[in-house]
Amino acid sequence: MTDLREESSEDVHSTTGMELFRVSRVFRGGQGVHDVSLVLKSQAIHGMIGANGSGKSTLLALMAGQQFPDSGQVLYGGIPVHEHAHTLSNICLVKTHERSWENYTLKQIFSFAALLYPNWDAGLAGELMDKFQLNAKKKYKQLSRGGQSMAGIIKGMASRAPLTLLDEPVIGLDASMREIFYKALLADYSMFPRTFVMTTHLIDESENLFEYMTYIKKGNVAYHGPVEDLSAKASYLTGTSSLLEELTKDKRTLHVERLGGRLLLALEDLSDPSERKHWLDKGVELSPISLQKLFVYMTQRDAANNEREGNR
Ligand SMILES: Nc1ncnc2c1ncn2[C@@H]1O[C@H](COP(=O)(O)OP(=O)(O)OP(=O)(O)O)[C@@H](O)[C@H]1O
Repeated sequence: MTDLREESSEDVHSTTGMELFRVSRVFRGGQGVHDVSLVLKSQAIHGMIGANGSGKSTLLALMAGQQFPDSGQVLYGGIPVHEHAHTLSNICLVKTHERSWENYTLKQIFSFAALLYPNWDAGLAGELMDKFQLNAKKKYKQLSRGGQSMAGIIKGMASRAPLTLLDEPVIGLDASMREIFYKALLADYSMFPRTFVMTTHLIDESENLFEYMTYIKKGNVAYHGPVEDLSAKASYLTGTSSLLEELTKDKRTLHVERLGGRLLLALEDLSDPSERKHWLDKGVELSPISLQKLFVYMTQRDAANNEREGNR
């Protein structure tokens, strides 16, 4: 049997990274992941967002080879993730809750992890244990919700896996502990560049970590690309109500707010400079929308569309 520690994890990492081709995993009731094709840029931090139940955790479990697709292919380094132990030792999935860890102490959990991940850094694990003030003798099930998240983060970070998938890693963490995690992630990533995919509902505070964003909508990829491109997709327009109502009567708005005699609208697809100039020339003010707000508006619009479809 091959000793994974003797093989360089770079072999897999230096070829193509994570690729999904027409992947579906459908549960009873029809929910799940539907016909997803996605290529993740290697050596980048990816954010993954989407409403509750949109399919993010399922997608991460498929990428980690912990769920089998009903159809399609999940490849890492050009190899199906299920078929090669080497690919699996290069992919570290951190779940929101690790049921199999319940009866083990943190010391035991991290000793297992050290055997599984060839790049395991015990020094980093110890450093993070200190920063999070965790006691290695405690069993996972004895930890608070935040403590369990910290244990997951330590596994994900210290694994130094070329592809690390973090499923809502900050659940239960207070603001100062989240800050410690974000800083540790950026510091370690700058020294050991690798690929991270992190799902989160706290978009505002983690937006600066991400280079790429994937927006999952009802089991499909509704957007995948650079964060800047997503931010540039929409803008706020502010002006007098009469002017904006007249100018935008044929436009689909994402959001409308009345501020006395003025109107604030969120409009999509304003990345074209000539269109932006057009609005500015008309005396309309343009300002950026935060990703968190954009996500809220898109989710509300999708929910309204679903309701309309349901009523037909
Ligand atoms: N084992 C399962 N059996 C049946 N349905 C499932 C199973 N796992 C997930 N689902 C359903 O598939 C859909 C996607 O679930 P998933 O956990 O991937 O969503 P999510 O985007 O991670 O949600 P959240 O943000 O709430 O964690 C949901 O409707 C969920 O109920």
